[in-house]
Amino acid sequence: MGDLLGVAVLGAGHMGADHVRRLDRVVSGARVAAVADPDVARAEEAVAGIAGASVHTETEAALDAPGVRAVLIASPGPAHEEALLAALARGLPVLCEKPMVPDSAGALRVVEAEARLGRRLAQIGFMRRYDDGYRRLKALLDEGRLGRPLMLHCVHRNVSSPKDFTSAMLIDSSVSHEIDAARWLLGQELTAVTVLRPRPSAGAPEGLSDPQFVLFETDGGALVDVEVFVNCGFGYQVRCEAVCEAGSARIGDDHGMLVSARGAAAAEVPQDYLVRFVDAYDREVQSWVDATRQGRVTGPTAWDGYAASAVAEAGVRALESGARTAVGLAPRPELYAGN
Ligand SMILES: NC(=O)c1ccc[n+]([C@@H]2O[C@H](COP(=O)([O-])OP(=O)(O)OC[C@H]3O[C@@H](n4cnc5c(N)ncnc54)[C@H](O)[C@@H]3O)[C@@H](O)[C@H]2O)c1
Ligand SMILES: O[C@H]1[C@H](O)[C@@H](O)[C@H](O)[C@@H](O)[C@H]1O
Repeated sequence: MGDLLGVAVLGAGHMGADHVRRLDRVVSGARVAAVADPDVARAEEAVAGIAGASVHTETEAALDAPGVRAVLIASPGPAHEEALLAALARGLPVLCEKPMVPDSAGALRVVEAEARLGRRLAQIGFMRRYDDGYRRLKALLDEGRLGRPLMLHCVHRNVSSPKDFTSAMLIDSSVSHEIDAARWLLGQELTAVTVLRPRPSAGAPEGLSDPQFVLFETDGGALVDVEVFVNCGFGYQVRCEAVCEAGSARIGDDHGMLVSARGAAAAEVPQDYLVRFVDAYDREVQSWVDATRQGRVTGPTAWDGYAASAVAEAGVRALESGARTAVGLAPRPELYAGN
């Protein structure tokens, strides 16, 4: 057990409990050393049957628990800054679920804290970078066979949103994935954003602006559009089509089984992200564990987390004002050169 990377998991809700299961049963080289959740019953349920995992209600107690050498943050976004700063202060490597910190000022404080340390310790949970379809699309775009990318058309649909989901969260929680994916796929920064809202769906909770149509401009002259619809009712669908000068490529259509019967064919549509992106989460966490054991960070960095928050924040302003809104990024610290 001593050689395994002991991980403290903060937050034992949907994602946290799934990551506890993954660390315990799916990935190699790690073990769950501690779990913290103010709702102690959730933490206890998540660690049931896992030998050597302690349960806590406070972040600091979990970080200081015996055997903890790394941290996986899966608490709600507003709790991430405090947890990240506490982990960095202890020199602990971290995998932090998206959004890194929803407000860009808080996200920048994390970047600055890491820059002061002078070494990267944080990886952000933009797991689409580990999805097979996204990786193939990235490889194709990098290869250049289709020419320069001109547009990305993205679809992001959830069956339903969690209670307390706000109109801003369609952008700073849901579309944060497309923001990171677009920056990564294109190798360009998103410089401006416009948000249009159709009539809200009757299936959306009262007052929620759902769906939304989000349009990003990039510093390389490309456009990225995202239909985000978090109470579509029928399935979890994430697609991305790149339109380039000499061709197009689309991912995200091929999930689930196709059942033919009685003269008709019906395709299964996954109902949530835990199914659609199961392989991506497994690869993400395995890759984080492997890199962490070698003292490296190989995935999306705190700078990527900050950039996503800054773009999303401009998006929320665009949603509220109805106007095209420019994105302002702080100067990039030397630690993230080339990132
Ligand atoms: N990568 C993805 O696809 C994906 C999917 C879902 C959620 N997420 C992210 O994961 C995070 C958690 O989301 P969720 O859906 O699991 O939420 P959730 O509400 O199901 O669970 C959050 C848990 O955190 C606990 N908690 C609250 N404050 C805490 C604190 N200060 N310290 C520790 N625990 C605390 C809550 O009691 C709850 O058990 C969010 O950042 C969310 O955006 C990512
Ligand atoms: O927190 C979740 C998660 O990030 C999912 O991947 C996304 O599809 C949802 O819209 C979001 O609410």
